[in-house]
Amino acid sequence: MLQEFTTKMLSPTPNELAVRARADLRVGLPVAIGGVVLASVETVSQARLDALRTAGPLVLCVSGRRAETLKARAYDGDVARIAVPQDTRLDWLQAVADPADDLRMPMKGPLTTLRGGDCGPWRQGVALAKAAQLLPAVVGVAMTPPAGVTRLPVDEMARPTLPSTEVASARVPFAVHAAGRVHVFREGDGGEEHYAIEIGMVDRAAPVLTRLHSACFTGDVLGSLKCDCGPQLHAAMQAMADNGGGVLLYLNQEGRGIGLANKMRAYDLQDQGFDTVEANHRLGFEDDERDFRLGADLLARLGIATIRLMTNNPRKLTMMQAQGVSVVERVPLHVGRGRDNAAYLDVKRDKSGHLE
Ligand SMILES: Nc1nc2c(ncn2[C@@H]2O[C@H](COP(=O)(O)OP(=O)(O)OP(=O)(O)O)[C@@H](O)[C@H]2O)c(=O)[nH]1
Ligand SMILES: [Zn+2]
Repeated sequence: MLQEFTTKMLSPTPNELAVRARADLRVGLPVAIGGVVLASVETVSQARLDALRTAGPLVLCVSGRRAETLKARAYDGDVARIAVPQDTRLDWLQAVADPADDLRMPMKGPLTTLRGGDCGPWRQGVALAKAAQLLPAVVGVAMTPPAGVTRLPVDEMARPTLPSTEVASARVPFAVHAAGRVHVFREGDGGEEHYAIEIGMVDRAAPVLTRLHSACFTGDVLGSLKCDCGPQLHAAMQAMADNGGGVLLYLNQEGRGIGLANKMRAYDLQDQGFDTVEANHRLGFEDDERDFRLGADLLARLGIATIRLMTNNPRKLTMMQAQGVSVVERVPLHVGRGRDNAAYLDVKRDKSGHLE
């Protein structure tokens, strides 16, 4: 009886297994989902690929977005399973997954996509690769999972959404206002950390001036002129100081949720002539992979229910409201437009519906 209890308590939950599986993919290890053993195309080694091949014919699974660019039929809708020709080497798989050389070497095919059968584990594999901020492409085979391989239950969420817990907070004086406080939150799965920055005096009895800012290493830290993130960050902090108080949520959703490595891949595609939305699609991502439920969760933890939201992004407004946050006003935030980001901002207005 006691032993059963101990075993249960010390074994990973399905959610914890999903976190472990993400880490496995990042180091190039295969994971098992249902009856399929699969690995990330970006990180798997040739030796491991050869080992997988001994179990049967390999299948490559990419997102529907990537399939569109490859002109491969996505019978499974949001993902496409591609039959891997025998003796195919890793670099072929990588060329199918990675659009970097699409223009230089456009012909990958003809690609034979599979239909029928259960695509569930494959779809879950692609979602897991995305959650691990890798290229959304996995390669694998139907087989009995070898011992030691992380086994993920079918249908387990690849991106766990457990509530964030506050880890620490401290007073920090800012250039814009002497009174400041930084709170650090950690996702329930031990994953990303996100920050809530209180500026001035935050009066929770009145609507709180709020900004949901997604991390942009290039804009926020390096002062890149390719986007408007840096100026938006500083203008929002200044507006909060001028207002007497406000809260800035700094969410670690670099590159609209695809991570810095993939954002740099997207930038490289932009230098090949694709816009910010097309670049994400060619990589196999949606144009915006962020989950703004996180922001609503953090606000609830800070005891803030009613806000004036500084944004031009209509999705942020609807997502906050859908999560029960009362947004009484949208405060536009147009700053930092220049020669290098004008086209980017125009695309956000024309394609992503950003408000004037
Ligand atoms: N994938 C990708 N991400 C980008 C690109 N340019 C900027 N980003 C990211 O986009 C995010 C910018 O988010 P926000 O500042 O919240 O901007 P927004 O969604 O336009 O909404 P508002 O600024 O509130 O109007 C950051 O995570 C940046 O790293 C790009 O070309 N591609
Ligand atoms: Zn930016």
